[in-house]
Amino acid sequence: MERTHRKEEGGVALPRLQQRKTNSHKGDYGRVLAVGGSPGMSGSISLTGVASLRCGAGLTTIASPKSVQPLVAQVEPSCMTLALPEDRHGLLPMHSRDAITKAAKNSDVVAIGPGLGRSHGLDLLIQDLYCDLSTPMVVDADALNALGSRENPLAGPGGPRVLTPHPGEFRRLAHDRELPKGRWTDVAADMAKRNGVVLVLKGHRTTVTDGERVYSNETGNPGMATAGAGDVLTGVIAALLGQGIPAFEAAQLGVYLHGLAGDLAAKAIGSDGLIASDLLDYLESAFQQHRRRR
Ligand SMILES: NC(=O)C1=CN([C@@H]2O[C@H](COP(=O)(O)OP(=O)(O)OC[C@H]3O[C@@H](n4cnc5c(N)ncnc54)[C@H](OP(=O)(O)O)[C@@H]3O)[C@@H](O)[C@H]2O)[C@@H](O)CC1
Ligand SMILES: Nc1ncnc2c1ncn2[C@@H]1O[C@H](COP(=O)(O)OP(=O)(O)O)[C@@H](O)[C@H]1O
Repeated sequence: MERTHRKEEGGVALPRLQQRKTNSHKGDYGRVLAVGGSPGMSGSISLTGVASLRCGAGLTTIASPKSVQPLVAQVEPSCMTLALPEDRHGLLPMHSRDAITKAAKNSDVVAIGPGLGRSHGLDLLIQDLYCDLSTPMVVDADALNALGSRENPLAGPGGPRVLTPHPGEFRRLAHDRELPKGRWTDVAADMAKRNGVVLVLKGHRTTVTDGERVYSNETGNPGMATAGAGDVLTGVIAALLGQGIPAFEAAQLGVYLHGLAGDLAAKAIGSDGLIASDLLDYLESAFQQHRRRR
């Protein structure tokens, strides 16, 4: 397996960020569909949607259960919203599939999972979308838990997939609640290779692997151990995928820029009271700093 690090440490370079072309328009920078949210967790998918715009997505639509949509619509006027059918608990039912599929076909990338909640209907819906949609997808949070309920969680992806588990979600995906930390990277690389997906193992020193390559990220700090920081990462990677960067490179660059935004935020305002929405304010500076390095 090839291990990649930052160029200045002697390893393989991080992907470059292209400059925006003078005569370009929003359609050139990717349409992101962010699917998530449920009663009490509308903020998570809003963080994902806003992060995608802060990382250059041309258009972002946040799709959430219909009772949650008005809340999401108030967060950031630059995001479009889509109200989806919901069950009696306010969660997405299997019959929201057609509306999501239709919206996904008009999108360059789908980010799915933050704040979805858990139900049997959601398990079936997510498994179906994971296998059937050809649109590239970033799979996070409760969408990972839904896949974890399958016998073979990551089998049969319908298109490019980046999965972003934290350690709790990773253990559920691996069907091994006792999996020791020392084995996480090898198990993730094996899962990624067997299923043709990219896995992002989040935490201090996030690891990205497609089974052939392993990237260990060195940006980020404990100020990012705060609710919603991972929801922001989902939007960052989605935006990069939507701009045509291949899955492994989008995940690698996404975790690097997300951690760098966290480092810039911690430097400016401190790390004790850092909150996830602060990261949104430093993503642009992270992009600029990365561009200046080249
Ligand atoms: N504003 C909003 O709307 C927000 C909404 N959110 C939404 O909440 C939903 C539930 O997501 P969740 O991650 O809170 O719960 P869950 O999947 O049960 O994981 C907890 C388990 O994993 C473990 N664990 C986690 N990290 C670990 C680590 N680094 N290292 C080691 N262990 C670690 C942890 O371990 P423990 O803390 O017990 O040691 C526990 O066992 C989801 O939809 C999400 O999007 C949130 O994003 C917050 C903001
Ligand atoms: N101590 C740390 N050092 C570096 N990065 C961290 C640290 N703690 C958390 N992070 C980053 O913050 C994010 C947390 O994501 P996650 O656990 O999914 O939170 P949430 O579900 O609340 O959004 C991940 O990208 C992780 O890498």
